[in-house]
Amino acid sequence: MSLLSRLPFFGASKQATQPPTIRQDGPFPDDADQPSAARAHIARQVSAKLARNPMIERLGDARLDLFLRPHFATPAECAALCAMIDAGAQPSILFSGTQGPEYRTSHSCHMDRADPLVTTITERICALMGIEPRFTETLQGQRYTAGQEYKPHWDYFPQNDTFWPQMRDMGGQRTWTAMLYCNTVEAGGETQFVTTGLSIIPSQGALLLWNNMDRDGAPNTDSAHYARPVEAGVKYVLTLWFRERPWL
Ligand SMILES: O=C(O)CCC(=O)C(=O)O
Ligand SMILES: [Fe+2]
Repeated sequence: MSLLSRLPFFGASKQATQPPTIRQDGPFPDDADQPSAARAHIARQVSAKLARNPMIERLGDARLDLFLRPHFATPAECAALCAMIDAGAQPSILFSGTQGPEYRTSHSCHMDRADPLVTTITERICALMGIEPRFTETLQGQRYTAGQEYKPHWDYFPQNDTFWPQMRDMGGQRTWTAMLYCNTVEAGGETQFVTTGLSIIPSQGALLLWNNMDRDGAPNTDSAHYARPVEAGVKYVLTLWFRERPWL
């Protein structure tokens, strides 16, 4: 039996409340922009688990659950991941297609979920957070060269976007984001959080984790963030988005 299958759902401790029942068969609530008991539960469980981990630094405050785990992946793993991103890189498109091409000027790569290293990294992130791998989208790679950036945005789905009904039925709202810095950037490329002013300098192997929902399970506007333009060198990151229900 794998370690993950022995972990209780969301790594719940004895004191934790039972998770709300998660329906897998729909119809699913049209609650992208509403508070949600299920999403609030995920917020509490994951934050508590990360806060207990002595290897993890809490960067956020009451406005935003934000954590950093330095040296999460080895230099050899990071080098292999950068090579995979190079091999599969395509110009980035935005999910909603509602912003112009200058909004996200990096290259993206859908990582191969069947690749052993991609599986290892995905499962390691899930174990750290206490969420089962079936709740994750497939890891996505990004590569930014000098001058490339990703302007301020939220990772969650807006209720009024045309693609929300489809996303609602394919795992629902995005909850947490986990982002692995696969290299140390020569200059620039920081991840900046707009309202808290926090700025994270890319450092090889570090994993940044934040909750896109607030403590009530509604979208957290304080999770707005952007990738500053790379000034020198190249920046490689891997992003893993978690859904409120298993991702289909
Ligand atoms: O590259 C970064 O620092 C941020 C990337 C990001 O926000 C995203 O891919 O959603
Ligand atoms: Fe983002």
